[in-house]
Amino acid sequence: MKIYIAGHRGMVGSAIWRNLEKSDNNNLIGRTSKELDLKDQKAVNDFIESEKPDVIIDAAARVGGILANNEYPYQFLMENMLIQNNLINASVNNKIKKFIFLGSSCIYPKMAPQPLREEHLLTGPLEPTNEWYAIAKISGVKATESVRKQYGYDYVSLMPTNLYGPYDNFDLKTSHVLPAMIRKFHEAKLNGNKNVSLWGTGSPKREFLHVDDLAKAVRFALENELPENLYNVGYGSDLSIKELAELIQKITDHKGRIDWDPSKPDGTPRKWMDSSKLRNNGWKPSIELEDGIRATYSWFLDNVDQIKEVKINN
Ligand SMILES: NC(=O)C1=CN([C@@H]2O[C@H](COP(=O)(O)OP(=O)(O)OC[C@H]3O[C@@H](n4cnc5c(N)ncnc54)[C@H](OP(=O)(O)O)[C@@H]3O)[C@@H](O)[C@H]2O)C=CC1
Ligand SMILES: C[C@H]1O[C@H](OP(=O)(O)OP(=O)(O)OC[C@H]2O[C@@H](n3cnc4c(=O)[nH]c(N)nc43)[C@H](O)[C@@H]2O)[C@@H](O)[C@@H](O)C1=O
Repeated sequence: MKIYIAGHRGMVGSAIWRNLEKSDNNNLIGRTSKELDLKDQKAVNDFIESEKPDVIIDAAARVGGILANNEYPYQFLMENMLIQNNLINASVNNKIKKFIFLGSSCIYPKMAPQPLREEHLLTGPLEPTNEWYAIAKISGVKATESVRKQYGYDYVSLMPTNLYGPYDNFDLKTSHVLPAMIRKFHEAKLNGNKNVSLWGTGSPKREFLHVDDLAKAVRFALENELPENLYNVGYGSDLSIKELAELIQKITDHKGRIDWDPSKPDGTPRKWMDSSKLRNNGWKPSIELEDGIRATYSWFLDNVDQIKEVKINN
């Protein structure tokens, strides 16, 4: 099966690639953003027309943590709409019958009941710090739903919770909380256990799934024709940002004070997902949070000189 993984060098795309390359009947193709800018509709259509993959997995996007989302609303809205719309449109134009779209748990309303279920979509206002990214992702979910409804193609949208693992973004301005904490505690330890400054109050709660478990969910959606359009992909339990900080402080063996900077946004108070729809179809995560963070920290130590730092030029 010829599978095009868009964003194959990212944290998620590379995990999907690692997972799928184990099966020798898969012919995987990928292009870097320099080789193929997915914001360019003609270039995307020409590429899909010439390659004619059997399946497209969209793991390409403008991605970042709470501060990046809040500071670059235009890039997070427009780049993500351009990327996903060009890929989905080119797929429909070229009659590609299977497409897996990756959204995010932020598509759900800020104050939706917890745990979040797929039917909570569009039932209330979004979290202001990432409503731009969320609107783009929601339109992607609706795009796959419209293709299923009108053309009967097997297009599916997976909504992962916060993800972590190897090849994450460790830039302290644009990254998510977990990689930022790994880097901050590690560097503070090396600098004589200096105090570590973290954002917000530490009270929000987040759910974290290792990216290899997400890759298993993508393989599951690839190998099965799922009956519906939208599926949550969560770990099952969550913890407070403060608890996460204490866990990562223990794992990195940092000894010192943690300071909280309330001038930075907390974001959504909680976004714990109910993933029973996908679990009932046969997928479940297997990497426990502490084990996953320890593995990620050792990967970080082995690659500390070449870690990815995503900058955003507006
Ligand atoms: N990280 C997380 O916590 C979560 C991520 N997701 C979703 O998973 C997907 C991947 O996220 P993640 O792996 O973390 O992100 P990364 O930033 O690690 O990877 C993003 C990838 O997208 C590619 N890309 C970005 N812009 C373009 C462009 N204009 N043209 C071509 N390629 C482009 C990049 O390619 P290149 O490297 O070649 O520049 C990169 O490989 C996204 O859809 C994201 O919304 C969902 C929930 C949580
Ligand atoms: C995946 C998900 O990711 C984003 O939403 P988010 O989960 O709110 O983002 P985050 O991981 O950056 O923050 C989580 C919490 O952690 C706190 N926090 C403390 N200290 C640091 C810190 O040093 N860095 C960061 N980034 N956060 C910190 C921070 O203040 C917040 O309370 C959006 O992309 C959203 O669209 C989305 O999909």
